[in-house]
Amino acid sequence: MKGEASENNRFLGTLSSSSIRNLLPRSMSSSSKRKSKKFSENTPPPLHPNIQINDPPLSPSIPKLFPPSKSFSSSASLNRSDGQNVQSLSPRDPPPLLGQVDGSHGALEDLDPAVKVVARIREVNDVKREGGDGVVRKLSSNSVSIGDRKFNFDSVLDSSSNQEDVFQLVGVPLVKSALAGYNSSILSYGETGSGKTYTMWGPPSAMVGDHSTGSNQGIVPRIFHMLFSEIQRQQENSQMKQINYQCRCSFLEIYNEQIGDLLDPGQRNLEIRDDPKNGLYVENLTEEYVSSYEDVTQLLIKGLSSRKVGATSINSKSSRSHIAFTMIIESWCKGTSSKCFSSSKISRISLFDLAGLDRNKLGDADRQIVQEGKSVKKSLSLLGQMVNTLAKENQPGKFAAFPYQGSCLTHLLRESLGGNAKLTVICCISPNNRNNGETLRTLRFGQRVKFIKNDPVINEISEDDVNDLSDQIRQLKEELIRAKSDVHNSFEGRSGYFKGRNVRESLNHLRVSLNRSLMLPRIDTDSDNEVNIDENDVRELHQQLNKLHCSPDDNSRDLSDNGDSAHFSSVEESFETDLVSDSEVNGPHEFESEDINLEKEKEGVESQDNFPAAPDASDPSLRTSINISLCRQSAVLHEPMLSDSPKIGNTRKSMVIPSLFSASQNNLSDSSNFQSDVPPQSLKQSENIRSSLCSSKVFPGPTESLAASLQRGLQIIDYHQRNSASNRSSVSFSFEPLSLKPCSEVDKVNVSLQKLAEHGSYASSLCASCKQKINDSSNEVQDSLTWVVAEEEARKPNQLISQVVKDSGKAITNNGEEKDLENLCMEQATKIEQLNQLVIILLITPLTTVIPHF
Ligand SMILES: Nc1ncnc2c1ncn2[C@@H]1O[C@H](COP(=O)(O)OP(=O)(O)OP(=O)(O)O)[C@@H](O)[C@H]1O
Repeated sequence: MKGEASENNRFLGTLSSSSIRNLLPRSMSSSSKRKSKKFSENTPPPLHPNIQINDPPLSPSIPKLFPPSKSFSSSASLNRSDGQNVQSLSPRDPPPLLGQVDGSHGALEDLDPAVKVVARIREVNDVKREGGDGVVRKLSSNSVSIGDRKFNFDSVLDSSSNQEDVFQLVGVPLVKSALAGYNSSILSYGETGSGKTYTMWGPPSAMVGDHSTGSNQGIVPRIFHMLFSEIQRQQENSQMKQINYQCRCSFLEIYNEQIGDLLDPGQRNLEIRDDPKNGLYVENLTEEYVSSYEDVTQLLIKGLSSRKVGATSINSKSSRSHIAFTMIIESWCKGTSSKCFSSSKISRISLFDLAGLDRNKLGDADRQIVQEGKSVKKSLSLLGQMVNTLAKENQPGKFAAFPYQGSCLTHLLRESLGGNAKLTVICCISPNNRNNGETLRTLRFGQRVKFIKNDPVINEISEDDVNDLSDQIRQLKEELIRAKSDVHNSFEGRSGYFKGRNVRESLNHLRVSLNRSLMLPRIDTDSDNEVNIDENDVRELHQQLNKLHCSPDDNSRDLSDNGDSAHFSSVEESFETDLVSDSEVNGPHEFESEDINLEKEKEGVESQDNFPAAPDASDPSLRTSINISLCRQSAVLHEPMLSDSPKIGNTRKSMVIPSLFSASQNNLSDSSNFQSDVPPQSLKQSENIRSSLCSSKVFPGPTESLAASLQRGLQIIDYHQRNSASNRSSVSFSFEPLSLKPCSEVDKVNVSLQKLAEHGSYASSLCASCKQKINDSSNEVQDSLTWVVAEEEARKPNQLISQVVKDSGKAITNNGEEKDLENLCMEQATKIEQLNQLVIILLITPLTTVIPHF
C-alpha cells in the first residue's frame, strides 16, 4: 500500500518550498474567501453596488430568456471548423480579437462550435516498454485511425503536438467564449496514463513561470494566464466604457463518489444542491476570489496537491479522483457618462480532469485501490450512458431522459453536457497497441459526444433587458393589485350580501335582490365583454337595499306599490333563481310555498320536519338585512301543486293574516273573541296554521313576515279569485228570509286587523301603509257588518226560527198546512245552521282542506 500523503504530494514534490511561498496569494485574504452557501458557482453573482437594480438578482436560468447575442464583430476570422486556423496564433501574439472592444460589452466573434471534440495522441514515454508500433495514427487534422477504423473529430493532435498547440486549439477559443459571456467547459477523457493530467495542468514544475511555446505548462494555467491578460488589456483600452470584472474559483474532487473540497481538504462529502432559485451548486464548497493569474496558480497548486493519486498498472502516479476547477467570471460595463451599468455578464469556466479507468487488475492491490477503481469505473460507466442518452436525444424522434443524479460526476456535468455551455472534450489516447480496447472506447466516447447538442447562450443582461423586466414586474404587480381589488369589491367581505364569483354575478345578485331589474340590466356572467360599472350606482343600490331592509314603512310602501311583484328573500331562499327571469322568481313559487305549508298543516305534519328551524325573530340581523347567498334551492320554490281548496265566490281567503301577529300574545287574545265561536276543530286547525307559519323559516322576522305574508296572502287571494271565477256560486246561501250575506274574508280579517291594530304594541309595529290599509278595510267592514250580525244570528237558530215562525204565524191561518209549513221551516232552519257552521269552518280551515260539496 502506498502512503496517501506521499502520493498526494507528488505535485508539490517538484516545487521548492520557496516557490510555494512565493506563490502564496498576496491578494488573498480571509475576506476574499467564502463558502458557497448562498452564492455558488452556479448562482448569479451578487449585483455590483454600482448597479442600480431594485429587483433581486436574476437566476442563472433567466439569461436563457434572451437569445444568444450575435452582436460580436471581429477583425479577424478564426474559422475553427477544421481546427487549423488557430494554430497561427500564439500566446506571445495575443489574438487581436480579444483586445478589441467595440460598441458592445466585450463583443467578440463567436465561431467556436457548441460541442467540440479533440483527440490527442500522447507521445511515447518509454519506447522500450510501450513499443510505439504506430497502430494509432493521425490521418488528417481531424481524423485518426486505429487499425482499420477511422474516427473524425473537430481536431486531432498527434504525439508531435505540444502544450501550446492544445492551448491554441482549445484554450484560446475558451477564453474568448468565457469573456463573451458563454459558459465554457473542458473535459479530458481517456484511459489511465493517456496524458489527461499532463494535458490539463502540465507538470507541477511548469505551473508557474514560463508560458512559452516550448513549456510543458498545461492548458489550464495557459488559459488563466491569457484570461487575466485579456481582462487587463480590455480595461486599459476601454476609453468609452468602464468594464469591471470579478472572478471567483472553486476546486473539488469526486473520490469514491464523495465530493471533497480541494481548497479546504478538511471538507468532505459535500452535497450537491439543485433548487429552482439557486440552480445547481455544491453546498459549502469554498470559493476564492481571484484577481490575477498568480491567484489562480496558487489555487491550482493547492488543489492539485490535495488530489488523491495512486498507482495503476500503467501510471504509477495515477489520479484516482475526478477533479473540477471552476471559475465564475462576472463583468459589468457602463459608459463613462452613464451612472448605471449598461450590461452585466456572468460566465462559468469548468475544467474537468477525469480519473483514468484501469481494467488491468494489480495483483497486490488492496481494498482501497479496488474501491477506488470500482468508483471510477461506475462513474465513467454512468458518464458513458449519459452521453449515449444525450446523443440519442439529438436524433429526430428520440428522447430519453437521463438521471443525472446517478453519480456526482454526471450531476455536476449536467450543464456542460447538453446544457447552456460550450463544451470541448479532449480524448487522450495512448500511441501504442497495448491498450487498443481502451483507445477504441475513448474514441467512441468522443464520437458520441459529437452528437450531443448543447445550447450555449451569452449570459448577459443589458440595461434594456432590466428595464423590460422591470416593466413586466410592474405590470404584473398592477394586475395583481387589480385582481385583489376585484375580489374585495365583490361585496362579500363586508356586508355578506353578495357572494358571487365575480363582479358580474354580484351585480346580478344585487339586481335581483332589489327586484330592480330595470335599474340594473341583466349581465351575462359568461360574457367576455367588459362590464362598466359606475361605483356610485352600485353604492346607491346598496343604500336602497339597506333602506328596504331597515325601514318597515318603506317595506310596506314597496309592497303596496308592487303588490304583485315584491320579492323578499329569506335565508333559505335559493338565489339560483337570479339566473332566471324575475317573473319566475316571484309569485307562483311563493304562493306554492304557502300552499305547501298549509297542506302540511292539514296533514298534521310539523312544518319543522320539512323546513329548517325557524330563525329567531328577535335576531336583529334578520330584521335589518336580507342575506342573499348561493344555496340549495328551497323546497318552497318547487313547481306549484294545486290543492283541493274550497272555492268561495268572490271572497278572499286571507285567514293566514292573523298568523302574522302570532308572535304577540295580545293578538291571540284579541282574536280569540272572534275565534271563540268557531268549532273547536276549526280553532285547532287555525292554531296549527299560526304555529306553522310562526315556525316557518319563510318569514324570518317580524318585518319580513309582515311584508311577505301580506304579499303572499294577496297572491293566494288572487290565485283563488282566478280559479273561482267560474265557480262563484258554488257556495251560496239562498235562504231568502234570513237575507244572509256572507261578507268577504278579507273584511273579516280586516276587522281582526283593526282590533289588533288598536292594540298598542301592534299599532306601533305596523307601517304606515299597513295602517292605512287596515283603516280602509275597516271602513269596508262597517258596510259589511251584516255578515257579522248574520253570523251572530246564525248562532241562535232556534230563536231565529221561532221568531220567523212567530212572525209568519200572524199571516198564516191555523189550518193543516200550517203545521207542514212549520216543519219545513224547522228543517230549513236546521240546514241554515249547518251551513253557517260550515261557512265558519271554511273561513278558518286551511285552503287545502277538502270541503264536501253541497
Ligand atoms: N504529450 C505528452 N508528452 C510528454 N509526456 C506525456 C504526455 N502525455 C502524458 N505524458 C506523461 O505520461 C505520464 C502519464 O500521464 P498522465 O499522468 O497525464 O496520464 P493520465 O491520463 O492523467 O493518467 P491517470 O488517469 O492515471 O491519472 C506522465 O508521466 C506524463 O508526464
